[in-house]
Amino acid sequence: MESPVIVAIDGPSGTGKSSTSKAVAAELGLSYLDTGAQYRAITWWMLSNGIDVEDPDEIALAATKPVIISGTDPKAPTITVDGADASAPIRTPEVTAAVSAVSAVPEVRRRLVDAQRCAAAHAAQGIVVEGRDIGTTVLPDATLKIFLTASAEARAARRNGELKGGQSMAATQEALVRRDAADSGRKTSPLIKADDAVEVDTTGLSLDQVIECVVTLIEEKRAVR
Ligand SMILES: Nc1ncnc2c1ncn2[C@@H]1O[C@H](COP(=O)(O)OP(=O)(O)OP(=O)(O)O)[C@@H](O)[C@H]1O
Ligand SMILES: Nc1ccn([C@@H]2O[C@H](COP(=O)(O)O)[C@@H](O)[C@H]2O)c(=O)n1
Repeated sequence: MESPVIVAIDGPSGTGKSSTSKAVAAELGLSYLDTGAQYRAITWWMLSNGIDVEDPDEIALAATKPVIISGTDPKAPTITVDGADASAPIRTPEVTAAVSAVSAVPEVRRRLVDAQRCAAAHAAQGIVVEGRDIGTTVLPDATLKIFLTASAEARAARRNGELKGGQSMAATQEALVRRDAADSGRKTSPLIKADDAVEVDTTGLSLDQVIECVVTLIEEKRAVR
């Protein structure tokens, strides 16, 4: 029997990782895991429980306390923290502003990486896992690794489309670039392209074109296995 296909999709913020990964997984009948949602969930728990998110020691001590469960259906992904639906609160500006500091703490990464590997190992048909360190650290033996990029201008325009004019394009771009710099600059599992990842610059591509490109890359890998 053919072994399950494991796809790692990494890249900076706003490059289209979530939209692409969900659509590709749904089209190919694979599971889907949003690891960014897990880092957001633990950050939300820290903020809600009075943990000082500027203090790595305090974060490390609390890192294993929340129970975080991700649902892996690409058509209806879910995330709960201690049994409560966290899908909305993890997307607030407060969580977005704090998540890079929390995710830089090795104890946080250790527990989430274990959970991510476990989800991949249990995906019977295969899985698309998206994040920042999937190809380099979480699943170094993935069948296919993709690194999505896009210009900062394109990414800010996409995000502003979602935020419906809540902040200026310049402020959105500055926040994206600052978060990428923090994620790329941390010591443990920084955001970086794996040597064997295929880089796809999505700046001039529609979402449908990116999805088609990734599906084709997966089919090509499957054909030679
Ligand atoms: N190729 C594309 N062309 C135009 N818009 C796109 C494209 N890819 C994604 N988008 C839009 O850009 C926004 C950001 O996409 P998405 O959330 O998938 O990015 P991401 O890389 O997962 O971001 P983050 O890392 O911040 O979670 C969404 O509104 C999405 O619909
Ligand atoms: N594998 C990962 C995934 C995410 N992070 C951190 O979480 C933040 C939020 O991610 P989104 O994809 O939801 O924007 C991100 O900025 C990283 O700090 C990570 O460290 N590793």
